[in-house]
Amino acid sequence: MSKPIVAIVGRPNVGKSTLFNALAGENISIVKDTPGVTRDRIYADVTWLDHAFTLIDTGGIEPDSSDIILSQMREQAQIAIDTADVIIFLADVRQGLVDADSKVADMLRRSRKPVVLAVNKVDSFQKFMADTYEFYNLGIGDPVPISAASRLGIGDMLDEVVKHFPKQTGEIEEDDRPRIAIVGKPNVGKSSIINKLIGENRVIVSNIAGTTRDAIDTEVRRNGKDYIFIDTAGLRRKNKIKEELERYSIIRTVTAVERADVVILVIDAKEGVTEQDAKIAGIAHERGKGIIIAVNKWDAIEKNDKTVYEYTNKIRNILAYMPYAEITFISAVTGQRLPKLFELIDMVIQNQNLRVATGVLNEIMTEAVALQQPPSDKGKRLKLFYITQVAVKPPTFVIFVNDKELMHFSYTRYLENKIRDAFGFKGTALRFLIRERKGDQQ
Ligand SMILES: Nc1nc2c(ncn2[C@@H]2O[C@H](COP(=O)(O)OP(=O)(O)OP(=O)(O)O)[C@@H](O)[C@H]2O)c(=O)[nH]1
Ligand SMILES: Nc1nc2c(ncn2[C@@H]2O[C@H](COP(=O)(O)OP(=O)(O)OP(=O)(O)O)[C@@H](O)[C@H]2O)c(=O)[nH]1
Repeated sequence: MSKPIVAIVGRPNVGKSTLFNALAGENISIVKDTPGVTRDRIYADVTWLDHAFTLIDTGGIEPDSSDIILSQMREQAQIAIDTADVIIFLADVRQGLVDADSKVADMLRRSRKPVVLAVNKVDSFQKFMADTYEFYNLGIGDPVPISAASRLGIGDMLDEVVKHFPKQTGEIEEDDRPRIAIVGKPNVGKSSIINKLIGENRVIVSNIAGTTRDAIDTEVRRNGKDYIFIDTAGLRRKNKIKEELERYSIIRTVTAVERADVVILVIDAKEGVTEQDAKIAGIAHERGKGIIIAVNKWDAIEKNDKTVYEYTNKIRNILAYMPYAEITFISAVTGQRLPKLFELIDMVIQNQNLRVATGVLNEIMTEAVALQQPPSDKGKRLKLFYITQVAVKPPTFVIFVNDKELMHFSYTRYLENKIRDAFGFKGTALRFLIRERKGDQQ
């Protein structure tokens, strides 16, 4: 089940970064007194009670003339409308209601997206509460008074936000068609790949209702099986400065990846793997999605018998944190190996849903421990008691140990490799949760 996406929209200086940080729980955005400062962080994973969601920051606004502010706010609101499940519209009780607020509120209302109106800088409810009432005039619901800086009212605001999350009652039949996001830098050939896949397998091609304007979902049927492709191509908006374009492209990637089971990261063979590719790959890795790296435009480069080997090495080096990713070399122009993509997708999905019996896991662990002694520190040695798989998509394992501090990353990696040796799990990340079992003196 993909996590809901929440976006914050609001005028310069109302406290968007402060709220982002308060929700994300770490100081990850830079907050300055100067309005319009650019922020590092574009998205964060947030957990509230038993709800998890992805928070996106649609970006700062350069406070130039009020015209520009309004047009940038519109742009920001449009990104939120395109990508988010719930929008937090943030206003500032100290600045009061201004014209731009009303215009953006109109836009949000028309979009029919759920909006939570939060009025910030209500540091004292006694002092400022009365001033929040004018925000009823926006016509987007009851204003929730908050203070992002003092973390007041945040819980009430989040209660309102999670009310709008899609219900997971289990009554609605789950759509079990595989969802595949095609991501990558501009111009690597994402649209060409999708077009070619559709061309060869054209049975039903439909834009599924309810999807965002930008990420167009396409259904493809192959061998009697349906696949949903999520396209993030076509990012050529006018009047966008480079930073904005990059922010927007990352937001779109995050939201597409969030909805996907498998991510196809497209790399341009002519350019080789770059830092930007690594950034995009990281988004899929963090989210535990299945990953296929497709090196496209394979027709366009000079090759000899070492080329595949060299490319593979280079990708493995730069994307060292995802050695499990499948790599394939394709051409959207000639169609080379495109049919194989479907086989890879099927395999990756199977691996993401693989469950290993506890008994077998513990045998592997016992054997691994016998082969390589667990680490120790200050005379205390790590003991591993028990391992069990608790989830799929991605496969997640809990290991019970005597002392969490002693479980080095490298030892977890060693166990991961042993499990992979036995079961492959190709194309999917694995997660390990380390838990202490106190009082166990075996
Ligand atoms: N009194 C008060 N000040 C706040 C509160 N939240 C944020 N601020 C201040 O408001 C100013 C702007 O906060 P930011 O979080 O940078 O605002 P922003 O909306 O991200 O601003 P832009 O980057 O211009 O879009 C900073 O000086 C914050 O310290 C609050 O709850 N109470
Ligand atoms: N030689 C060769 N050219 C390709 C291949 N795939 C795409 N191209 C070319 O690369 C260019 C970009 O292709 P697109 O499919 O528009 O790329 P995109 O990733 O969707 O681009 P954005 O819309 O900017 O995100 C076009 O000129 C394509 O003809 C390929 O396999 N081989």
